[in-house]
Amino acid sequence: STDIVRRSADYQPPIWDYDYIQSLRSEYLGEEYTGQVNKLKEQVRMMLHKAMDPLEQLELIDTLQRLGLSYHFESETKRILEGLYKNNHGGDLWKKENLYATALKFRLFRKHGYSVSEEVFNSFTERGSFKACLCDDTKGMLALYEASFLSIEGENILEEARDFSKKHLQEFVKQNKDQNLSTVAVSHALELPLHWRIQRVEARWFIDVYRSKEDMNPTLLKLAELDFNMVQATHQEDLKQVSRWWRSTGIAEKLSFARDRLTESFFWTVGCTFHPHFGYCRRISTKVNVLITVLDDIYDVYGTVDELELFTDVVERWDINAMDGLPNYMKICFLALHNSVNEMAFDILKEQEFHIIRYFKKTWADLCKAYLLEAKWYHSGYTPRLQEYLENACLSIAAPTILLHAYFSYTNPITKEALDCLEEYPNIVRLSSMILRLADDLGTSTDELKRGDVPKSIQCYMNETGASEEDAREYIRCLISATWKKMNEERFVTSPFSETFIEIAFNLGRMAQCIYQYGDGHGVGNHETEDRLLSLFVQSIT
Ligand SMILES: CC1(C)[C@@H]2CC[C@@]1(C)[C@@H](OP(=O)([O-])OP(=O)([O-])[O-])C2
Ligand SMILES: [Mg+2]
Ligand SMILES: [Mg+2]
Ligand SMILES: [Mg+2]
Ligand SMILES: [Mg+2]
Ligand SMILES: [Mg+2]
Repeated sequence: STDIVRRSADYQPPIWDYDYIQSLRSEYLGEEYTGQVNKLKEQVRMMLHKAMDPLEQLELIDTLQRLGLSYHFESETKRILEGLYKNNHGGDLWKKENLYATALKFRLFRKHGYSVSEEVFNSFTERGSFKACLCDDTKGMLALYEASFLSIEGENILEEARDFSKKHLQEFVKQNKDQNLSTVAVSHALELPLHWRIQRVEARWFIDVYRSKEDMNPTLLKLAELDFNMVQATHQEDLKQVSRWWRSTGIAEKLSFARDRLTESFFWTVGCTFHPHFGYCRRISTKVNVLITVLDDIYDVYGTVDELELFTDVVERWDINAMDGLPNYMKICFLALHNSVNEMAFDILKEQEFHIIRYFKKTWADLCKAYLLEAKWYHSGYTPRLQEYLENACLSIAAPTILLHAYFSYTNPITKEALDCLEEYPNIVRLSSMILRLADDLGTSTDELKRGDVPKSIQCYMNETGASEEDAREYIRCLISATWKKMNEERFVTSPFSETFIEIAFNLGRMAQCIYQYGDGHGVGNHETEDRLLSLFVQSIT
């Protein structure tokens, strides 16, 4: 047969090798610090109980969230917000407060699912614009900017709030070159608003900022540092365990043309849920991510269309007796996928007597069909219109598959209602996929097109409208922002999904904006990603 010309993406080896991962250690593993952390948590609970002034309560809640500690105090937080919401929602107390307090309260209410109107900002506007005198209030501007990202579609006051605050905050940074605390905080927010940031990454950054604040509370700082290190120790055990599985599959060696990205695949799962009790969810999701990374490269880089047709058919049938016709590299990949997915299904069958193989089979078949369509478009030189591309690309980015596995890995009891809803790609999944896809295209499409891949959203938009690449990228960024507004609305829609699942879906979109913030942090890697991985999984806070 004629030699098949295989394209290569020339991917770099993994950032950390197996031995390095297995060498990770932490003195914070185990019970040694449990006594100290419980005492500190009790002191913080007292602070939450003693805080009587609404603004002090809100600031404490906000600080705990930024320090990555809020998961310890969910009931206290809920009690306080419930109380504030009941006794002054829509009341005249909104009017007496300054911009900072109003914006902080607005953001925290919406973040926790309390509906509050954008009109609470009316007293700061006149004839639809924010009062010019406000621009000297940097603290208020920053709070207004962060609050504006909790907006939903059609909220013009919040749209105006974002533009107004962004302009004045950029001005502030330009005027104040010296890196004092407030310029650092303002630049950080302008890079990526808090609402779009991953809590675990943000906590690591904020702990260092908080240490230098003049109103720093030593109890909060000590608890934040200790808790960060203890959570890091549990993450290290998760990573080591899933790294042992990954090595046992031998896929990285046998399919060396593909990306070998175990640590990054694990990082994605920590962004989705860093809670110590979600270790099984992280390990399952890491398996899904690292297998998807290889599968994606089989379709994007290595496989011929004929081979891809065969592979897609075998996945659709989910039948190991159908794999004889596959080339060896595909046999390895399919059987590893089949074994891993069936093992997850077995865990759930054993634990919950729920037989779910058909849900897994469908999501992996849908994913491979979406991959196959892109491969056919590429090999036939077809450029779809943006809408047509996105319909398929929100499946090929694999978010529905990732979220389905995440749902199964922590949900007990699994409900048929949620499953049937998940099967139809509900809004929350579709919107999370859209953000993941658009952020991924912004971060990876340059390299993908260099080595040959299907035209991505940027190129489809350019082809459809004649826009320049720069304008197309700006359009995609606006699309991400618009999608976030739709996603914010999902917080207020009754759905069969738990708050945890909604948060995981939000975090998958946030993870994409984090990984691709400085280019392709997953496939190519960069020092920002390496620094993040070191600070999250290797260096404890001393
Ligand atoms: C986890 C993922 C989001 C999924 C597998 C690796 C990714 C980082 C991304 O990889 P990429 O090659 O950019 O996907 P696509 O552009 O080929 O769909 C697709
Ligand atoms: Mg966040
Ligand atoms: Mg490799
Ligand atoms: Mg790809
Ligand atoms: Mg692809
Ligand atoms: Mg990509």
